[in-house]
Amino acid sequence: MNSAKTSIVTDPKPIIVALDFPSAAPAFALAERLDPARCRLKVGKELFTRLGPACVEHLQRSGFEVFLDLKFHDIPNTVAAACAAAADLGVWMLNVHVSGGRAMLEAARAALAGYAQPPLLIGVTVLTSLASSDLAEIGCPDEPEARVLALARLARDAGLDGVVCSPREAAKLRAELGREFTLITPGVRPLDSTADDQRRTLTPAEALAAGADYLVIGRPITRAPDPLLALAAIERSITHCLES
Ligand SMILES: O=C(O)c1cc(=O)[nH]c(=O)n1[C@@H]1O[C@H](COP(=O)(O)O)[C@@H](O)[C@H]1O
Repeated sequence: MNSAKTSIVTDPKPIIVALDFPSAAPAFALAERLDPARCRLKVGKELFTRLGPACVEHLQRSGFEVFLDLKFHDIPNTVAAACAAAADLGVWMLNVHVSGGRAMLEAARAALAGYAQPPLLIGVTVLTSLASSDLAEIGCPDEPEARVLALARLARDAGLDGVVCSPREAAKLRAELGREFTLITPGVRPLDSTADDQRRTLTPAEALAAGADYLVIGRPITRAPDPLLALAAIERSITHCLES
């Protein structure tokens, strides 16, 4: 099982812990127990809306690279300005919805052009909480994989660094879009975890084997009785996927 062929992930820190908490105390308490050498952190809509940019700055001062997950989706001018604001915060990665369209994506790309070390600009394709029936209900007749692929191609053509997709589409995207295009997969569930509201999931090792570069993992770690034990178990489960 641990053959060289499975050494596919080039970043030694593929885990991004989603700090989805309602206040600073539990979020910062968990961050204090985590090691910036072993994982990155994601700040999303809940924590950012509660605490604002100060929470990102706090985590960065503690040595963490931060994925600011605000999924911008608006007219090009507004998204471009929001991306610049995120870059000014010094975040490692930010995301926008690919369904905002080419002009919006290109405006986001252009807004980051002047930065010496711009954040990775990532496009959200089809949320991992959506299944085929949900897509049909919002007027999309495609299966998730076809839709994800179409949106990922648009993201690549507009100059984005990569996309968020579910692990179930990672192999297809990796084959079609090449090694350099960054694939971030939430919807990751260890075998002993519940799916919660996620609909398109795989295990951490399966996601990496399918071609994911980064795994966004929230509740399986943050809601575990011992988050550090849960993280350590996930790390053990993916050791064979990492380049030595
Ligand atoms: O962009 C994201 O991070 C994201 C995109 C997506 O399609 N699905 C998705 O779950 N996410 C985020 O990834 C995290 C997953 O958390 P858990 O389901 O608790 O592991 C959440 O913070 C979501 O906001």
